[in-house]
Amino acid sequence: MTAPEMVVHEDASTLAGDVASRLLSRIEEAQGRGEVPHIGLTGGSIADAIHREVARRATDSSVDWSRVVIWWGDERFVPASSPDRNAHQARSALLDQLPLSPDNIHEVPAADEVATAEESASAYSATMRSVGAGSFEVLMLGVGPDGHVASLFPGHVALDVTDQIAVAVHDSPKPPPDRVSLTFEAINRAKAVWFLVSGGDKTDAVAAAIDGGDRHEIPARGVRGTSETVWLIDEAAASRIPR
Ligand SMILES: O=C(O)C(O)[C@@H](O)[C@H](O)[C@H](O)COP(=O)(O)O
Repeated sequence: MTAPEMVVHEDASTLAGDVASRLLSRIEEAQGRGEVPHIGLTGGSIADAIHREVARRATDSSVDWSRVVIWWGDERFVPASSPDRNAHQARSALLDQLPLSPDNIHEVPAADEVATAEESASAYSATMRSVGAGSFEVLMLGVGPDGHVASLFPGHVALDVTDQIAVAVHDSPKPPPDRVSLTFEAINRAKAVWFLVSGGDKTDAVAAAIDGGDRHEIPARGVRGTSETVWLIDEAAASRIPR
C-alpha cells in the first residue's frame, strides 16, 4: 500500500489537461517496457472533460492505441444505446476518436444484453478473468460528494462483497438506481489509482477521505493503488485540505 499523494490544480480545465498528459505518459512508459497497458475509465463530469483533453492530445503522443486495453470501474445498468452509459460518454468524447482495436474495449454488459445487473457483473468479471486483466496500469475514479467511488456508495451492501471482481448495485442514491461496480478487491489491484475531483461540493468528501477511517462511511477511504494513489483535484475541491 502506498501513501496517497495530492496534486492540486487551479481549476477543472488545468486539472483535465494534467490528467490527460499523465495518462498519455504512463501509457507510453508501459508500452516502452513492452507491456500492453489496461486502463480503467470512470464516468462523471470531470472524466468527460479529461476524455476530451486526451482525445485532443492523442495525435501528438507516441501511444500505440492498438496496444491499449480499455475497461470501466463502474457502469450504469441501462440499455447499450443510452447516453447515460459511462461507456457511451467515453466513446463519444474519446474512444471513437482513437485507433483502438474494438476487441480491446471491454464494456460492462448493458440492460438490453443481459437480464439483470447481477448477470452483467458476473459476465464482466468473467471477461476480466479470461483476458487476464489482473492489474490496471491506471484506474481513474471520480468521487461523489458523499465519498462514493465507482458505484460503491456509503453504507451499501456492495461494500462488503469480497469474493467477486464486479458486483451488482441497486438503489444507488445517484441515478440511475441499477449499476455494476468493481469491488474494492478488484479496484485495489490497480497499479495506479487516480482520484479525479473537481468542484466545491466535493470539499467535505475529499477532507473526510484523506482523514481516514471507515470505508463504509466514505468509500474512497478503502481505495489504494499498488504502486501509487494520487488525488488529482482542483482548488475548489481542495479548500478543506491543510496544505
Ligand atoms: O457512474 C458514475 O457516475 C460514476 O462512475 C461515479 O462514480 C462518478 O465518477 C462520480 O459520481 C463523480 O462524478 P462527477 O465527476 O460528475 O461528480
